[in-house]
Amino acid sequence: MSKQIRMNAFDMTSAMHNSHGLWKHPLNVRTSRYKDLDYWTELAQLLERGKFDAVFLADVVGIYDIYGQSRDAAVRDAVQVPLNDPAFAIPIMAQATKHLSFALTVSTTYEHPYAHARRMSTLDHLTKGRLAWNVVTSYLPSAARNFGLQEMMKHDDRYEMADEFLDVVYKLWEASWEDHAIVHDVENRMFTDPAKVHEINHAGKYYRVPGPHLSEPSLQRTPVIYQAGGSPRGSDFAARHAECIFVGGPTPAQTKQYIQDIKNRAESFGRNPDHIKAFTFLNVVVAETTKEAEAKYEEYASLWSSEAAKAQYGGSTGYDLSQYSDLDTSFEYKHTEHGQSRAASLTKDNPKKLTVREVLNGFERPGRKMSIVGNPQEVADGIQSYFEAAGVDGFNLTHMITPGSLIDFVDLVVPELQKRGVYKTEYEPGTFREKLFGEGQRLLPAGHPGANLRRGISQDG
Ligand SMILES: Cc1cc2nc3c(=O)[nH]c(=O)nc-3n(C[C@H](O)[C@H](O)[C@H](O)COP(=O)(O)O)c2cc1C
Repeated sequence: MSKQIRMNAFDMTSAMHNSHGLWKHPLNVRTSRYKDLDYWTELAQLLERGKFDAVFLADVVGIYDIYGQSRDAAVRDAVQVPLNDPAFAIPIMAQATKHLSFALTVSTTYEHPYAHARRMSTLDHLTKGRLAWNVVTSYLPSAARNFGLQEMMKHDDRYEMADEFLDVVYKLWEASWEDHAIVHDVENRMFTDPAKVHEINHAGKYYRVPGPHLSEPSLQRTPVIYQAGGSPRGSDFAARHAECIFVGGPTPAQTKQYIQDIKNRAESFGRNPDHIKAFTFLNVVVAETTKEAEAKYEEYASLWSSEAAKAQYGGSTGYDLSQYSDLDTSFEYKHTEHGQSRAASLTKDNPKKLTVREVLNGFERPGRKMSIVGNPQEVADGIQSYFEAAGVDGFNLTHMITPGSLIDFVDLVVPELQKRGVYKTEYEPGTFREKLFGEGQRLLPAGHPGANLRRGISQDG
């Protein structure tokens, strides 16, 4: 059987995610319905019908206020605000589906590991092991201010803190409760055997957590770890912890190189590189004919907001594009404490040196680089050729409008990929980790830092 293309739907529990300005489209019903339970259950059922692996819920905990040193552009165009807490949509989507998995984004900088571990165990219980955690360290200074910090922690320090955060939660998930700690022994009047529940006694630079963990172990214990670090420090973090990485290079060849780099780093940390799946960004505008798809793309482009796109770019990279007026100078890399890899891909990692004019022009329309516009066969060709050239395991599919873009994908592209034998027609059984890595892989694999902390646990539980 050919290698199967994996698919996440990239979304957010917000009025708008990344299709800047498209709140104006009359069929973009998410703008009002993202607050409704029905919106999320219908979306989950649609994705399960299209055999998506997971819905990936992004999250930020601040407002994008770098562009023009103001929050106005972001607020005016609903750039990831208004935004609800993503965790609450998960149990209701789980109830409406059987196999779809759920990746929840949570920041290590602004949550506490003790509370976070319980929240994730709860969700892994309620979804019967269909949970992943997208670990982020957060790039918005406005988040730092609202969590009481004078200024945002430095980029690399956030990752250092995140390493310790993961250490704490691994101990809570993997080393606190042994298998069979709950005995439910009425005769001996013992629900849980206290000898099988352990303190973790974590005392580090950032956290002191004696334990034990409050929840009993869930099916996966540690949820599947997603991560998207791309800077040297972020790549080290991803290589140490991630089971699914998100990489995006300016070309498929560059993406392939990024993946190899993270896999090499993982190997140097004692991990098996095959325990990492790589995903990249994908946007699709599809219709029955090329002409209709192009017309649809033009309609979306006419509603695009370049100000909103620049606002999102400003927050995630720290580059205020309103300050760049000398259009014929080259657009240079500069160090910031925000996310670093996206800035690098338009500067030092780009195969060609770009001028300020070229960069600014790129914000004027929805990008075509990772967007495939065409009929179902053309889109499937584009997906397959990127899949092969970049050596990715799958894609993070974004949308122009929801649920419309996803309905189009499920109805038109999925059957074409299935016909070509490169997309599943049935789900694998088991937890999310088993669906990704195979039968029996319910828990973190040997060599993973979380597995190395394990106590009193066996794969068959
Ligand atoms: C597919 C993808 C999804 C991401 N989702 C989020 C998110 O939901 N919240 C967030 O704060 N950062 C998110 N990020 C940003 C990353 O966590 C990271 O900060 C960024 O890729 C820059 O890498 P660096 O931190 O190594 O510089 C995402 C990045 C990618 C590529």
